[in-house]
Amino acid sequence: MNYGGNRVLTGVDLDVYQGQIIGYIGPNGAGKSTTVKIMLGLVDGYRGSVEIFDQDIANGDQAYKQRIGYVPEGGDLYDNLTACEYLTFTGRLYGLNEQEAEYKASRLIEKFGLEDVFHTRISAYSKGMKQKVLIIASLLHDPDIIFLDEPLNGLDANSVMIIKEILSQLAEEGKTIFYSSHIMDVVEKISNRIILLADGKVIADGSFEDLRQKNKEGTLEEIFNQLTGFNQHKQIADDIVSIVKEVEGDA
Ligand SMILES: Nc1ncnc2c1ncn2[C@@H]1O[C@H](COP(=O)(O)OP(=O)(O)OP(=O)(O)O)[C@@H](O)[C@H]1O
Repeated sequence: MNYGGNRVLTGVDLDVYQGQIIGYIGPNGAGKSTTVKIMLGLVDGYRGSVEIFDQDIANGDQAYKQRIGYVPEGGDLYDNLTACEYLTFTGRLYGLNEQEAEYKASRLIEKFGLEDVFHTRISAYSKGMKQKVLIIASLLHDPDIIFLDEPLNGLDANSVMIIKEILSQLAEEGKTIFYSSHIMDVVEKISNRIILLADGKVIADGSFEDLRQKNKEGTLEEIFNQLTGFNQHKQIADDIVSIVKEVEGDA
């Protein structure tokens, strides 16, 4: 994939199977969101091929998109709509009829404790409330593949437990989950396969146990640091603190 001549994905060759929860991790700028956007058909101009549900997504048939759910990172919602309007609208885009979408949305909203604001404009929601709406929007049409980009942003600890449980139940039912996040302990716990992308290439791919055996390190965070060759956090932090403390007249 090239952005204005800048190659960002150079070595991504993956087979993903139904029922997997894939933790997709990598340093900032590694190309995670770009991979997801290619699979969602949101960017083109890439080289290579992507098959979803056994079909090349470049074949012009957009039907596969109705079987996909997506929680974009920091996703923008139409703030002037109420949750009811927004969810009914997105449900319809995904092929539900209006009554079905509204009824299902109202029940899911209630489960997330937002029933009192179902008819309130989203602009009045807190960050976590907006995130719940995005998650509901991604699930409303019972998709077979779900892409989640930092889905726990802004959620409280109780909601995090619910989402983790939902993801594991959906995977058990055969849904495929592509989970991109920088929160290593969550990725470590929920994923049955972890893919580490660095500089546009896959540099590790396996279960957490596989990665641990190969790298002889304890936590996923430590494995991540090791595989990406990073060991300067202390030095960088020291430098930053000393710059922050500089004030005019010190020099
Ligand atoms: N629309 C764009 N135009 C130009 N370059 C882009 C664009 N989107 C992404 N890039 C570049 O592509 C590279 C990969 O970006 P991408 O957003 O896929 O990374 P990421 O792994 O998701 O990063 P992060 O963890 O910070 O979200 C970066 O170098 C970025 O600057």
